[in-house]
Amino acid sequence: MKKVALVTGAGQGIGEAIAKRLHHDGFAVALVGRTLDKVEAVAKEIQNDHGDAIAIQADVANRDEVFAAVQKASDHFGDFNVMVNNAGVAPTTPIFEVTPEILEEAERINVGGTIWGIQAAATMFKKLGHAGKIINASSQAGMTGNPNLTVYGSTKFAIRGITETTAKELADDGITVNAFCPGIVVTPMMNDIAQQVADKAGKPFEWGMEQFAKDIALKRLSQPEDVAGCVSYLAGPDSNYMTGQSLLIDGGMVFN
Ligand SMILES: NC(=O)C1=CN([C@@H]2O[C@H](COP(=O)(O)OP(=O)(O)OC[C@H]3O[C@@H](n4cnc5c(N)ncnc54)[C@H](O)[C@@H]3O)[C@@H](O)[C@H]2O)C=CC1
Ligand SMILES: CC(=O)C(C)=O
Repeated sequence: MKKVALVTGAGQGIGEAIAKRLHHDGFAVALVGRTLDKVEAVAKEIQNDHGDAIAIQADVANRDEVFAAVQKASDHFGDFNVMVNNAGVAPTTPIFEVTPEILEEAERINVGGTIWGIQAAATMFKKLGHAGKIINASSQAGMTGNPNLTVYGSTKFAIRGITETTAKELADDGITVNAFCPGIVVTPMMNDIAQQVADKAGKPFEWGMEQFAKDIALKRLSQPEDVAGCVSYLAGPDSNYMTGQSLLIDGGMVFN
């Protein structure tokens, strides 16, 4: 019987790559997203590649919807083993442009979505009577301060703390909790950030991307598949005795 993984934000970018990689690793995959047609399209690609996949619509900021998505995945596939809390938003906010609304939305989705995902997954693992793995999306921006990303960075720092604390709480149940921290990855989210930073400075898009890419030792932007490789490791047996860790990936970023 295949192990079962659920990936949030699986309709594009890094989440899409993670879902496809876990399929290639032999998982049955539940793809969760706010926009059902996006995750249905990726699920269809996996099914056409002889994989087992279902698409589920859920807003990760809504605790009930996250629990319902985990239940649906478990009911559909008959088991539940890995939870990837990937979904997130990345507002670009110089400190003087932070508003209560921007702050609240990022916290609800990035921080709340991660907490509800951990709660729902751990509850299901215990209900099924076996261990499990929980993998959270932090960021290099959750390891060092990025100008213009105060709100976003604060949520990604928070996710590393949540990862460490819940790893300790859940260890006795055999549940591991780890985080992946991508660097600069070519996705719609990163492109949007670079464009906004460039626009605010009256510069072209390429200048905006350079503001983030200059610290990469290998001088190479990452692709979503690079990040999926790290998540593949965290979802697989080779990371069974690792918990509470945040893995920085992508080009050996060298922070000044
Ligand atoms: N792209 C990058 O350079 C980096 C991305 N990350 C993190 O990796 C994760 C994925 O990032 P990307 O693929 O670049 O983002 P993306 O914006 O391209 O894709 C994110 C997906 O999450 C979904 N989503 C957003 N809010 C949601 C909600 N409330 N409920 C359900 N789904 C929701 C979106 O619809 C989208 O499909 C995020 O957590 C991000 O913070 C971390 C470091 C770098
Ligand atoms: C989007 C993100 O996580 C960055 C710029 O590190």
